[in-house]
Amino acid sequence: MLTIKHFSKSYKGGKKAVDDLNLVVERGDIYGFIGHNGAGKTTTIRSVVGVLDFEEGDIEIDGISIKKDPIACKAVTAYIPDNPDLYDHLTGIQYLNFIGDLFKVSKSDRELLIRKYGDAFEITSSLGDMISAYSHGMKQKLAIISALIHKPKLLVLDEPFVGLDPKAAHVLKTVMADLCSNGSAIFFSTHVLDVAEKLCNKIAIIKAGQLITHGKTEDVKGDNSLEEVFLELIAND
Ligand SMILES: Nc1ncnc2c1ncn2[C@@H]1O[C@H](COP(=O)(O)OP(=O)(O)OP(=O)(O)O)[C@@H](O)[C@H]1O
Repeated sequence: MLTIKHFSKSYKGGKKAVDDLNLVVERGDIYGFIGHNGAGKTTTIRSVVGVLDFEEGDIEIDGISIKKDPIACKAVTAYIPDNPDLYDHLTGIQYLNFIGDLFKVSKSDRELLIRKYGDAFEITSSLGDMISAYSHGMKQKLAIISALIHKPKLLVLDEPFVGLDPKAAHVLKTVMADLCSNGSAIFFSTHVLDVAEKLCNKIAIIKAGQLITHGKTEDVKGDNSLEEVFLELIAND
Protein backbone atom coordinates (compact mmCIF):
# COMPACT_ATOMS: atom_id res chain seq x y z
CA MET A 1 0.00 0.00 0.00
CA LEU A 2 2.92 2.32 0.76
CA THR A 3 6.39 1.81 -0.69
CA ILE A 4 9.21 4.18 0.17
CA LYS A 5 12.21 3.67 -2.10
CA HIS A 6 15.62 5.23 -1.52
CA PHE A 7 13.94 8.33 -0.10
CA SER A 8 16.23 11.20 0.94
CA LYS A 9 15.33 14.74 1.91
CA SER A 10 17.46 17.77 2.78
CA TYR A 11 16.26 21.17 3.91
CA LYS A 12 17.91 24.28 2.49
CA GLY A 13 21.39 24.70 3.88
CA GLY A 14 21.10 21.65 6.12
CA LYS A 15 22.41 18.10 6.05
CA LYS A 16 20.15 15.23 5.00
CA ALA A 17 17.15 15.06 7.34
CA VAL A 18 16.38 11.60 5.93
CA ASP A 19 18.95 9.51 4.13
CA ASP A 20 18.11 6.61 1.76
CA LEU A 21 15.02 5.30 3.54
CA ASN A 22 13.38 2.11 2.26
CA LEU A 23 10.14 0.82 3.77
CA VAL A 24 7.08 -1.17 2.70
CA VAL A 25 3.71 -0.91 4.45
CA GLU A 26 1.27 -3.59 3.34
CA ARG A 27 -2.52 -3.82 3.51
CA GLY A 28 -3.54 -4.70 7.05
CA ASP A 29 -0.35 -3.34 8.62
CA ILE A 30 -0.32 -1.02 11.59
CA TYR A 31 3.21 0.25 11.12
CA GLY A 32 4.79 2.26 13.95
CA PHE A 33 7.54 4.73 13.07
CA ILE A 34 9.67 5.62 16.05
CA GLY A 35 12.77 7.71 16.63
CA HIS A 36 14.22 10.44 18.83
CA ASN A 37 13.37 14.14 18.42
CA GLY A 38 14.68 15.34 15.07
CA ALA A 39 15.23 11.81 13.73
CA GLY A 40 13.28 12.47 10.51
CA LYS A 41 9.79 11.07 11.21
CA THR A 42 7.76 14.17 10.33
CA THR A 43 9.92 14.83 7.28
CA THR A 44 9.17 11.32 6.02
CA ILE A 45 5.47 11.54 6.85
CA ARG A 46 5.00 14.92 5.19
CA SER A 47 6.70 13.62 2.06
CA VAL A 48 4.54 10.48 2.05
CA VAL A 49 1.35 12.55 2.08
CA GLY A 50 2.58 14.95 -0.59
CA VAL A 51 2.94 18.17 1.40
CA LEU A 52 6.75 18.21 1.20
CA ASP A 53 8.81 17.92 -2.01
CA PHE A 54 11.83 15.67 -2.05
CA GLU A 55 14.79 15.27 -4.35
CA GLU A 56 15.85 11.65 -4.14
CA GLY A 57 13.97 8.38 -4.34
CA ASP A 58 10.28 7.73 -4.80
CA ILE A 59 7.18 7.11 -2.71
CA GLU A 60 4.32 4.99 -4.06
CA ILE A 61 0.83 4.72 -2.64
CA ASP A 62 -1.28 1.86 -3.94
CA GLY A 63 1.28 1.46 -6.73
CA ILE A 64 1.15 5.13 -7.81
CA SER A 65 4.09 7.53 -7.46
CA ILE A 66 3.32 10.59 -5.33
CA LYS A 67 5.61 12.56 -7.67
CA LYS A 68 3.82 11.45 -10.85
CA ASP A 69 0.19 11.53 -9.69
CA PRO A 70 -0.18 13.26 -6.32
CA ILE A 71 -3.95 13.71 -6.72
CA ALA A 72 -4.57 9.96 -7.17
CA CYS A 73 -2.39 9.25 -4.13
CA LYS A 74 -4.16 11.85 -1.99
CA ALA A 75 -7.57 10.46 -2.99
CA VAL A 76 -6.85 7.20 -1.12
CA THR A 77 -4.85 8.67 1.76
CA ALA A 78 -5.83 10.40 4.97
CA TYR A 79 -3.29 12.42 6.94
CA ILE A 80 -3.60 13.61 10.49
CA PRO A 81 -0.74 15.99 11.39
CA ASP A 82 0.59 16.34 14.92
CA ASN A 83 -1.02 19.74 15.29
CA PRO A 84 -4.14 19.87 13.10
CA ASP A 85 -4.68 23.30 11.64
CA LEU A 86 -8.41 23.29 10.86
CA TYR A 87 -10.64 26.08 9.56
CA ASP A 88 -11.46 28.08 12.69
CA HIS A 89 -14.37 29.92 11.08
CA LEU A 90 -16.30 26.70 10.35
CA THR A 91 -18.32 24.61 12.75
CA GLY A 92 -17.25 21.01 13.30
CA ILE A 93 -20.07 19.64 11.16
CA GLN A 94 -19.35 22.16 8.37
CA TYR A 95 -15.74 21.01 8.35
CA LEU A 96 -16.73 17.33 8.17
CA ASN A 97 -19.13 18.07 5.31
CA PHE A 98 -16.40 20.01 3.52
CA ILE A 99 -14.07 16.98 3.75
CA GLY A 100 -16.97 14.69 2.80
CA ASP A 101 -17.57 16.79 -0.35
CA LEU A 102 -13.87 16.80 -1.20
CA PHE A 103 -13.67 13.01 -1.04
CA LYS A 104 -17.16 12.50 -2.58
CA VAL A 105 -18.55 10.63 0.43
CA SER A 106 -22.26 9.82 -0.12
CA LYS A 107 -24.84 11.51 2.10
CA SER A 108 -25.91 8.26 3.75
CA ASP A 109 -22.32 7.08 4.45
CA ARG A 110 -21.44 10.51 5.73
CA GLU A 111 -24.35 10.69 8.17
CA LEU A 112 -23.72 7.18 9.42
CA LEU A 113 -19.98 7.63 9.93
CA ILE A 114 -20.18 11.10 11.46
CA ARG A 115 -22.70 9.76 13.99
CA LYS A 116 -20.62 6.61 14.64
CA TYR A 117 -17.28 8.34 15.18
CA GLY A 118 -18.77 11.49 16.70
CA ASP A 119 -20.38 9.36 19.39
CA ALA A 120 -17.31 7.16 19.86
CA PHE A 121 -15.11 10.22 20.42
CA GLU A 122 -17.85 11.96 22.44
CA ILE A 123 -17.90 15.07 20.30
CA THR A 124 -21.34 14.82 18.61
CA SER A 125 -22.90 17.47 20.84
CA SER A 126 -20.10 19.95 19.95
CA LEU A 127 -20.23 19.51 16.18
CA GLY A 128 -22.45 22.59 15.83
CA ASP A 129 -19.87 24.77 17.60
CA MET A 130 -17.21 26.89 15.86
CA ILE A 131 -13.84 25.14 15.61
CA SER A 132 -12.25 28.28 17.09
CA ALA A 133 -13.94 27.31 20.37
CA TYR A 134 -12.53 23.77 20.35
CA SER A 135 -9.77 22.61 22.69
CA HIS A 136 -6.62 21.03 21.20
CA GLY A 137 -7.98 17.54 21.93
CA MET A 138 -11.34 18.34 20.32
CA LYS A 139 -9.60 19.61 17.18
CA GLN A 140 -7.61 16.41 17.09
CA LYS A 141 -10.76 14.31 17.42
CA LEU A 142 -12.38 16.28 14.58
CA ALA A 143 -9.32 15.75 12.38
CA ILE A 144 -9.44 12.02 13.14
CA ILE A 145 -13.15 11.81 12.27
CA SER A 146 -12.58 13.76 9.05
CA ALA A 147 -9.94 11.19 8.09
CA LEU A 148 -12.15 8.23 8.89
CA ILE A 149 -15.29 9.32 7.03
CA HIS A 150 -13.70 8.77 3.61
CA LYS A 151 -12.47 5.27 4.47
CA PRO A 152 -8.84 5.79 3.41
CA LYS A 153 -6.78 2.91 2.05
CA LEU A 154 -3.79 4.47 3.79
CA LEU A 155 -4.02 6.39 7.05
CA VAL A 156 -0.95 8.39 8.03
CA LEU A 157 -0.75 9.93 11.48
CA ASP A 158 1.94 12.02 13.15
CA GLU A 159 1.94 11.58 16.93
CA PRO A 160 -1.79 10.83 17.11
CA PHE A 161 -1.97 10.11 20.84
CA VAL A 162 -0.55 13.41 22.06
CA GLY A 163 -3.31 15.53 23.59
CA LEU A 164 -6.01 12.84 23.53
CA ASP A 165 -7.62 11.90 26.82
CA PRO A 166 -7.28 8.22 27.85
CA LYS A 167 -10.75 7.27 26.59
CA ALA A 168 -10.20 8.93 23.20
CA ALA A 169 -6.79 7.26 22.93
CA HIS A 170 -8.45 3.91 23.60
CA VAL A 171 -11.14 4.60 20.97
CA LEU A 172 -8.48 5.59 18.45
CA LYS A 173 -6.53 2.37 19.04
CA THR A 174 -9.72 0.33 18.48
CA VAL A 175 -10.58 2.29 15.34
CA MET A 176 -7.05 1.83 13.96
CA ALA A 177 -7.22 -1.93 14.53
CA ASP A 178 -10.69 -2.11 12.88
CA LEU A 179 -9.53 -0.13 9.85
CA CYS A 180 -6.60 -2.46 9.29
CA SER A 181 -8.67 -5.60 9.76
CA ASN A 182 -10.79 -4.26 6.87
CA GLY A 183 -7.74 -4.09 4.58
CA SER A 184 -6.47 -0.53 5.03
CA ALA A 185 -2.92 0.24 6.11
CA ILE A 186 -1.71 2.62 8.82
CA PHE A 187 1.67 4.32 9.11
CA PHE A 188 2.16 6.49 12.18
CA SER A 189 4.84 8.07 14.30
CA THR A 190 4.80 7.91 18.06
CA HIS A 191 6.96 8.39 21.13
CA VAL A 192 4.59 6.23 23.18
CA LEU A 193 6.50 2.98 22.96
CA ASP A 194 4.17 0.79 25.00
CA VAL A 195 1.29 1.74 22.69
CA ALA A 196 3.45 0.98 19.64
CA GLU A 197 4.48 -2.35 21.12
CA LYS A 198 0.88 -3.43 21.75
CA LEU A 199 -0.79 -1.93 18.68
CA CYS A 200 1.67 -2.34 15.82
CA ASN A 201 2.37 -5.53 13.90
CA LYS A 202 5.42 -3.83 12.40
CA ILE A 203 7.90 -1.23 13.67
CA ALA A 204 10.60 0.90 12.07
CA ILE A 205 13.19 2.79 14.09
CA ILE A 206 14.90 5.82 12.57
CA LYS A 207 17.97 7.51 14.00
CA ALA A 208 19.51 10.71 12.63
CA GLY A 209 17.74 10.24 9.29
CA GLN A 210 18.67 6.60 8.81
CA LEU A 211 16.56 3.53 9.29
CA ILE A 212 18.31 1.35 11.83
CA THR A 213 15.84 -1.51 12.11
CA HIS A 214 12.42 -2.49 10.81
CA GLY A 215 10.14 -5.49 10.57
CA LYS A 216 7.62 -7.46 12.58
CA THR A 217 7.26 -6.11 16.11
CA GLU A 218 8.14 -9.47 17.68
CA ASP A 219 11.31 -9.69 15.56
CA VAL A 220 12.37 -6.12 16.28
CA LYS A 221 11.99 -6.46 20.04
CA GLY A 222 12.84 -10.15 20.55
CA ASP A 223 12.52 -11.03 24.25
CA ASN A 224 12.93 -7.42 25.39
CA SER A 225 10.49 -4.55 25.64
CA LEU A 226 10.37 -2.15 22.72
CA GLU A 227 11.62 0.56 25.08
CA GLU A 228 14.74 -1.46 25.97
CA VAL A 229 15.47 -2.17 22.30
CA PHE A 230 14.88 1.45 21.33
CA LEU A 231 17.12 2.87 24.05
CA GLU A 232 19.89 0.43 23.21
CA LEU A 233 19.73 1.11 19.47
CA ILE A 234 19.62 4.86 19.98
CA ALA A 235 22.60 4.73 22.37
CA ASN A 236 24.82 2.67 20.02
CA ASP A 237 26.74 4.54 17.35
N1 LIG B 1 11.57 23.27 7.86
C1 LIG B 1 12.78 22.84 8.22
N2 LIG B 1 13.90 23.53 7.85
C2 LIG B 1 15.13 23.08 8.17
N3 LIG B 1 15.36 21.93 8.87
C3 LIG B 1 14.29 21.21 9.23
C4 LIG B 1 12.95 21.62 8.94
N4 LIG B 1 12.09 20.69 9.43
C5 LIG B 1 12.86 19.76 10.04
N5 LIG B 1 14.18 20.06 9.90
C6 LIG B 1 15.31 19.26 10.40
O1 LIG B 1 15.19 17.94 9.87
C7 LIG B 1 15.54 16.98 10.84
C8 LIG B 1 14.37 16.02 11.02
O2 LIG B 1 13.27 16.70 11.59
P1 LIG B 1 11.83 16.04 11.75
O3 LIG B 1 10.86 17.10 12.10
O4 LIG B 1 11.54 15.22 10.54
O5 LIG B 1 12.08 15.06 13.00
P2 LIG B 1 11.07 14.21 13.88
O6 LIG B 1 11.64 12.82 13.94
O7 LIG B 1 9.68 14.34 13.38
O8 LIG B 1 11.22 14.89 15.30
P3 LIG B 1 10.18 15.10 16.55
O9 LIG B 1 10.08 13.75 17.22
O10 LIG B 1 10.90 16.10 17.39
O11 LIG B 1 8.89 15.60 15.98
C9 LIG B 1 15.92 17.74 12.11
O12 LIG B 1 17.33 17.88 12.13
C10 LIG B 1 15.26 19.10 11.92
O13 LIG B 1 16.01 20.11 12.55
